[in-house]
Amino acid sequence: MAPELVQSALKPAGFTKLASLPSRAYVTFLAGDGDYVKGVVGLAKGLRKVNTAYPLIVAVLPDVPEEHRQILESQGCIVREIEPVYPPENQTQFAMAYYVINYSKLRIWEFVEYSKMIYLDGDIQVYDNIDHLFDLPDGRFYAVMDCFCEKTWSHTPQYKIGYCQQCPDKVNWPAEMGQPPSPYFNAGMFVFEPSIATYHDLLKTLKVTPPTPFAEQDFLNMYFKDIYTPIPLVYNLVLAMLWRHPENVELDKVKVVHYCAAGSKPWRYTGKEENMQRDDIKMLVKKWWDIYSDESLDSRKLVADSTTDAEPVNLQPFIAALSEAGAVQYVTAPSAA
Ligand SMILES: O=c1ccn([C@@H]2O[C@H](COP(=O)(O)OP(=O)(O)O[C@H]3O[C@H](CO)[C@H](O)[C@H](O)[C@H]3O)[C@@H](O)[C@H]2O)c(=O)[nH]1
Ligand SMILES: O[C@H]1[C@H](O)[C@@H](O)[C@H](O)[C@@H](O)[C@H]1O
Ligand SMILES: [Mn+2]
Repeated sequence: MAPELVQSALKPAGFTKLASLPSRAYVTFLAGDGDYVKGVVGLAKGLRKVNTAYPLIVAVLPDVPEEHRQILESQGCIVREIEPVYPPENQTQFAMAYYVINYSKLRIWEFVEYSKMIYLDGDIQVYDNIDHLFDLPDGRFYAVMDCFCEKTWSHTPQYKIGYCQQCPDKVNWPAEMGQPPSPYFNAGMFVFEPSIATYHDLLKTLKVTPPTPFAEQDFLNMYFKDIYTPIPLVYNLVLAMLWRHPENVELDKVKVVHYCAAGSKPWRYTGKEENMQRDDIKMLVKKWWDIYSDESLDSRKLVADSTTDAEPVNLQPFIAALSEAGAVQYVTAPSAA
């Protein structure tokens, strides 16, 4: 059969419609040769467990070792190297010294082969499918509002007077301090639209913006202030919410957990830091480990022809069904990895 006939014979009805579907993906960020790679592996497995329809892209800095990149690829992630982004020099004390590398996250606006993406930190786990967030109307920036009550916020006026946007009525914003701060999101999770124009503008604006304690989180809050639309906290539970604002949390409804509180990263958990002996924290750390250690969630890439870029497909059920029917004899192909 001529190639074009094969093609059209294979073309399913409605192909044109399929081809024009917007392209979507999750994206995370990885820097260095440390243990955050475990977080990303956990995230990849968590997304698989909730049957997401979309891939996970890992934007890696050049200092991520080849071995870690291979682990990620073997877990079905798409690894994309990005160049670091440095903020202009000044004397800023970051809330955590390493936050300076997080400016490099701005490179993900360059991933324009995707029309919409959901960014997730490597210390996030997804416990329920959140693919529906891709259907939110375009033109906005979606993220969950942060909490100002932890010590990392002690440099701010809101921390000093005990004001938090999570409970704005508890301590009112004093009139003599001017306007209360605009809604402020945690930048560990957000829904955004890659765009080259926005990407260039972000980098241009950064050049004239002095760094501040929460690095790119502060910067993104400033940059997207006018289009920021808060989404419910079930999409990014910042763990401190459990002891700072328990009245706002319905833990059994939470879909996405952000292990950002001091001492809560599951792969480093010792239980020694403040609040880390709480039952809810211990339960959430165990929940993360259950996914990380579940071998049935490892990517089962059955690569018949390693020279193609075909989507990994799990052929096991078909092979099992066919062998049961006695239709085929097959030999297991050697692993491509
Ligand atoms: O050595 C590191 C440090 C960080 N990361 C990546 O950078 C992300 C952000 O770092 P943290 O998760 O440790 O940061 P926090 O959650 O405490 O910080 C919050 O504030 C930061 C300010 O820079 C960022 O905005 C971050 O996304 C937001 O969740 C990590 O998840 C991970 O994906 C690495 O890969 N390697
Ligand atoms: O990005 C930071 C970080 O995640 C801190 O751990 C938390 O205290 C903050 O609320 C948040 O803004
Ligand atoms: Mn984080």
